[in-house]
Amino acid sequence: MSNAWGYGPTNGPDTWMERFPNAKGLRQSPINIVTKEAQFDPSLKPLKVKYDPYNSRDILNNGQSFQVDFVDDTDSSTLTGGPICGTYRLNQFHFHWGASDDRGSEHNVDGAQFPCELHLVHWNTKYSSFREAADKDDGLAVIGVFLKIGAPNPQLQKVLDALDLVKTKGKQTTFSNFDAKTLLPHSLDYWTYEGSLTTPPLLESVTWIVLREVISVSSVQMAKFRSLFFTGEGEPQISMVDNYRPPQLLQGRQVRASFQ
Ligand SMILES: CCOC(=O)CCc1ccc(S(N)(=O)=O)cc1
Ligand SMILES: [Zn+2]
Repeated sequence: MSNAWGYGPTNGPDTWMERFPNAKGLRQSPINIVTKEAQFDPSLKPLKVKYDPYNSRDILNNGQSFQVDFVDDTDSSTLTGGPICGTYRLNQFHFHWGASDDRGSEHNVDGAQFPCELHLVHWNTKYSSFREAADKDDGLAVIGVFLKIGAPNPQLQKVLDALDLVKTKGKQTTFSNFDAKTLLPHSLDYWTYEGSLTTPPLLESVTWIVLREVISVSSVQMAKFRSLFFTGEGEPQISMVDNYRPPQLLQGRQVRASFQ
């Protein structure tokens, strides 16, 4: 069986540097955001998020998380403004979560972890595709949103209701007419820094945009995330939990804040 990367004791984040040398790079993600060291930058613009539900296409269990993929052959679902220049198209969103409510997010805030973190992945349209953009310094922009235990989230529930059809690795099903904007909090205040993909190939191509305001998720909803499996149909079942990389060294990078 191929020793593909994962989150287990023999293929988890501490082993990734063996096959993915970017792991030792100087702009790795995630990080611990120390709020008192994040400097307000008045030149940062507000985020402009324009998502068209018509672009949502399918939901896939990729063996590391599950993702909702979007049709990205036009500028109908885009991110502009904020710390980025130009237009970035929404390609997919996915999540990272823990085996229990005390852990699961990739970014930490003042050393605290959340039970789950949403990533909305966008690519720079100065390049011809996600794949071409993925290894460029300014190729990708990812919005990170923390999920905090509280009231059930009805918008998130629409995504969770589809998980019964993608329980095992490789399962995919149609997921149309979903408005990803309904997963965002009211405030788009953010921290931003230059980082990387948080999974192999760990490419250092991501402008991270981590929202200060959280969205809610109930403990029952978190149990639904944990009902997925890393493994494929017919294989010994391994629950899809703790699919997060721990914080990496800041290496002198500045984290900026869009708010005072
Ligand atoms: C070149 C192919 O690369 C990929 O497919 C990377 C997909 C990928 C997209 C986003 C992220 S995250 N957690 O940093 O938002 C990780 C991996
Ligand atoms: Zn991610």
